[in-house]
Amino acid sequence: MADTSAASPLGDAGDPVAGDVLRVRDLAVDLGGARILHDVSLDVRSGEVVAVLGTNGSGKSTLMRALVRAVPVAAGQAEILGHPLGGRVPWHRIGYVPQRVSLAGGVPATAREIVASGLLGPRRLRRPRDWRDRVDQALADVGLPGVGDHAVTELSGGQQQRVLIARALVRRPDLVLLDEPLAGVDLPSQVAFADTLRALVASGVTLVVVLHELGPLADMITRTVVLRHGRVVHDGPPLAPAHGHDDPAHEHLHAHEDAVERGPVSLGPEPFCAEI
Ligand SMILES: Nc1ncnc2c1ncn2[C@@H]1O[C@H](COP(=O)(O)OP(=O)(O)OP(=O)(O)O)[C@@H](O)[C@H]1O
Repeated sequence: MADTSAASPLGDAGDPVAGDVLRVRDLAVDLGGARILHDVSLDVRSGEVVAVLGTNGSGKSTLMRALVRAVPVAAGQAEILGHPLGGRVPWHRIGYVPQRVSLAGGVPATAREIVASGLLGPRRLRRPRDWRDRVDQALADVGLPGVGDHAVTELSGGQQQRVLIARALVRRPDLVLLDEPLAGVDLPSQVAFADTLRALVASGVTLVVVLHELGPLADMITRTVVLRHGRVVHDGPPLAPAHGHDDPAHEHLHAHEDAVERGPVSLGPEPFCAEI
């Protein structure tokens, strides 16, 4: 269990695994001289599966990047696992998979080496004894059994994405932040990946997932947060398909203006298109 003795600017976080895993208050991020996130507040409790939705450029990736300190916070506060963002956060208990990036550049490495690097950290410079079994299991969990010896340059973009997801999962994290994990992944692999996430959630892992389409993850999502122009415009139960959107032929990727224009945050079930 994490040391929660540090004073919390957001109040008593209590047991971080039994309670809030993530607490965000009035978070603002500036990039390129512009405010990208405005007053974002969000609590994620242990065991939740939170989908972060929103149109292109609404700030979803920026929020995730701010939470892992990849971009600076201009205002507001955030806590992960009971600790303010900073060196005391137990980063080894957090798995983060950025939006699709290519692994093709740089030093050639095998998929196994990439995944094994997830077992290392500033305070853990040696791989555990069972590293090879853990790495191979993580690769199997993302639908890539047997590719451990392949150079990542030989893998497709979607397979590279799954190698990065395996790298996050091999840490056996308590909190997993995934930025568009389904992008570029074929449907059978999405289904296999959803099964892996379901098993993780059953074991107590908390998920925050940026998505454009809910896909095979739809039935496991417990809450949706919708961003628009860098602000939270919906934070509540999973979005129900709006009128006509449960038609399998409907594939629009948009928030319904009548729902998002009503106010900054709506807590009730809203008639959003589930495929924002
Ligand atoms: N490094 C940067 N410098 C300046 N502006 C940036 C930077 N990174 C992102 N932005 C801008 O911030 C806004 C939000 O981008 P972000 O990638 O967070 O959106 P998103 O909701 O994840 O979009 P998408 O669904 O397309 O991935 C966009 O207008 C983007 O152009």
